[in-house]
Amino acid sequence: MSKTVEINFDGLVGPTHNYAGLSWGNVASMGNKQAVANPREAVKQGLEKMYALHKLGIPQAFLPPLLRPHIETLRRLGYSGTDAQVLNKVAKRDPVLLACVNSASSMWTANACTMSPSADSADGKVHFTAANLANRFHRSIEGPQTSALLKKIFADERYFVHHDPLPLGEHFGDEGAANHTRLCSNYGAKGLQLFVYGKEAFNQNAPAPKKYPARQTKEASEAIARLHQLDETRTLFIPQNPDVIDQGVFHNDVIAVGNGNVLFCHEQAFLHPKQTYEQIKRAWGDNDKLFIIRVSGAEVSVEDAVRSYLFNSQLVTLPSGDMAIIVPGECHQNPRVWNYLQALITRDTPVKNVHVFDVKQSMRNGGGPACLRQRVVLSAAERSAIQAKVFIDDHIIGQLHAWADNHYREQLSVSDLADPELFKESLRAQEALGEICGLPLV
Ligand SMILES: N=C(N)NCCC[C@H](NC(=O)CCC(=O)O)C(=O)O
Repeated sequence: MSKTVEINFDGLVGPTHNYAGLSWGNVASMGNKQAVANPREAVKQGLEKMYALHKLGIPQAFLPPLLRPHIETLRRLGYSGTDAQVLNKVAKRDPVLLACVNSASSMWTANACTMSPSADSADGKVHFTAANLANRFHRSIEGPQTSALLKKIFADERYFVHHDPLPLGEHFGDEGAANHTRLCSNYGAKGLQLFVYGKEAFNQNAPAPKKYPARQTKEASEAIARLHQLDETRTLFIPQNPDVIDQGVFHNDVIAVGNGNVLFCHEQAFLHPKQTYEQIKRAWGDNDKLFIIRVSGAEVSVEDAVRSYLFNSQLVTLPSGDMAIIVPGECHQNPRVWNYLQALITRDTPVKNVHVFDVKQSMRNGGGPACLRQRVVLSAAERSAIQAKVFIDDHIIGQLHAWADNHYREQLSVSDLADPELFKESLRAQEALGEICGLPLV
């Protein structure tokens, strides 16, 4: 039988990448408001990470960015005239709205959707639900476009099922795979799906953060599990610790990550830690050894975790069977986190290697290595049903670097978003990318 693999679909950073401080509760986004961005460096940092993972023998692909600015949203909000007139009017009247429709936030493809492999769904198909990202306006406009993009890439109806984003509004706030982890003994085996939520929208008495928003609701996670036809005995809904949301853990992937038979998390990640570990162990069963690597506050504080993004790392299985942890440069710069990582790889767990990547352009907006990728688990037949040229290899990586050199600016500040040339540049970049990947993107 041919092998089922996990493919990382990283988001390509779009040409309008900027720092507008749009994400309340995301400390990096709030702290870097108005900083000058370098979109070309941003996209290339992502490409370097993708290529390095490909070279490590890990299947790697990319998702094109969504076209920004999103003029259609502005028209829906009553701005009219030519595209240039629309942009000019909104720049004068509402610069925050202008920043929202220009955000390159689709780069964080962990938030693009929740996907379930065919091994886990009752109908034996691969399911996708694009996230509605209801909590932040600039992100809430992504859902329909993301859904359309996923349908183009995962087009073969014999294998792939697409569900519309959940209804908008805070009750069904859904942030996709950033609050979802799948544990499994191998990628082709039936998995254990963990959905972590920040609040129960219809139960005012349930614990919830006090300062910052809980972006994922229990109701949304339950809806996804129903839509994806998941086995109830292999699906857990886990409350996040609301206190850590108030310390900047706006998604669970800022404090926990899982892969294969490893769950790596901070001891304060969950509201009921002991109960949660027990539930996971029970549902996992005893076929194979499960590793729950808990990091104590004495080893790494929540503050250090949020600043370094230790848990927003990627845990990947190498061809040798060992795992590697892919961390951002900020982990290397933090002595406590770095000491922890050095000790971790000597311990009796599958995690044996650490690799550091500079993804600072994205990190300044609160997006680490794990935010930048959507994991898609596919059998060989499902993988070969994808026609689009979105898989990283030596040829396409060169094309993508040249494309970035041709179409991306090296400096972009929030005040530049009013420049009508930026829209034209973005359009040209999108058309050229469409040619590279053999997909109509405009
Ligand atoms: N943790 C995961 N999976 N994703 C990170 C998303 C970061 C993103 N930042 C932003 O949208 C900042 C945009 C700005 O401020 O310009 C967000 O908060 O939704």
